Amino acid sequence: MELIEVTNLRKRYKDHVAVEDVSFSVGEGEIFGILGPNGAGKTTTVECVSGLRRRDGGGIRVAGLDPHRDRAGLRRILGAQLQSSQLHDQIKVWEAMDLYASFYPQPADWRTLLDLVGLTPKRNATFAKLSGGQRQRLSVALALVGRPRIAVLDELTTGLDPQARRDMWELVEAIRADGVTILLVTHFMEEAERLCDRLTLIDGGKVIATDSPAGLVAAVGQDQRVSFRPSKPVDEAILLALPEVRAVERSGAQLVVSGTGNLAPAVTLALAGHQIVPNDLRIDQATLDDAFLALTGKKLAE
Ligand SMILES: Nc1ncnc2c1ncn2[C@@H]1O[C@H](COP(=O)(O)OP(=O)(O)OP(=O)(O)O)[C@@H](O)[C@H]1O
Repeated sequence: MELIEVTNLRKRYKDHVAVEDVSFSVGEGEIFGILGPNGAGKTTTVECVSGLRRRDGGGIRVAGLDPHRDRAGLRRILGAQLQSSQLHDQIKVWEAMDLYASFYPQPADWRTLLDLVGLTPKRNATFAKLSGGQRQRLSVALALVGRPRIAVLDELTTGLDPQARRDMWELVEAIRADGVTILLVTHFMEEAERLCDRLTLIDGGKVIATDSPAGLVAAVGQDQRVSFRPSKPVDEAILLALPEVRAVERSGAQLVVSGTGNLAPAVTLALAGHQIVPNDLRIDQATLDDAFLALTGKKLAE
């Protein structure tokens, strides 16, 4: 059985339909992403899954529980990353951890968690004195203090600088390595590509597609491009004979080969067979952004 099952979820705010029809399922141990532009309905979806909002229609099961009917049971297995603004400015890092640990019968050791998120040196700092990245890391530690089977992380790298973002990605991978299933909301394509085993693309409250990042990109069937400067003249026919190659273009001393499948290995192997070295080799592959554009006609990027 899947750990999280969402079927035909529907949620409206007054007369605005935020989630129109969202279905997906998440297996134990997965990092599952919900990716979409601002206002797509991502947060509303995970708030319904986390029991923080009541759905208007459709079904949700989390480890067999209905998040709305069995909120106490859900709290024992699901930790949602809190919006950091919910903490008081003067609370110290260790006090927040200690307070949240007191909500659970068998909490994790919060000292170990602070170590995991790299906040031990800041344990006596007040919330007001933490940087944006430190606040985000504290919110992740607070979500984990109840030893959840599932962690819901919503836009956890928004507003972070590139280094802090990469640190956060490593933290998410460490949490999963610990056996926690992760439901991750993001609008960063790079984050989804790096972290998610599978993800669902949402736009306008509806699921556009669900697959692995590579599967979503491949389904769109975009060409890859391999460019290089050959060490000696190349007979284009050698490359055009490869099933992966669709076209070969020359641009000065550079050759640009486009096609699909395992294009780069096929091209380099064929060149090697003729003792040709592809200098300054560059591979441009389609991204999730391209997939989103092809599926919706819109750009996903910030
Ligand atoms: N409490 C609310 N009351 C009324 N409308 C809301 C409320 N919360 C969200 N909405 C609206 O519902 C739609 C979906 O919002 P939601 O926050 O779920 O999207 P999102 O994909 O998470 O976007 P973002 O990345 O901007 O948070 C948006 O149009 C938003 O303005």
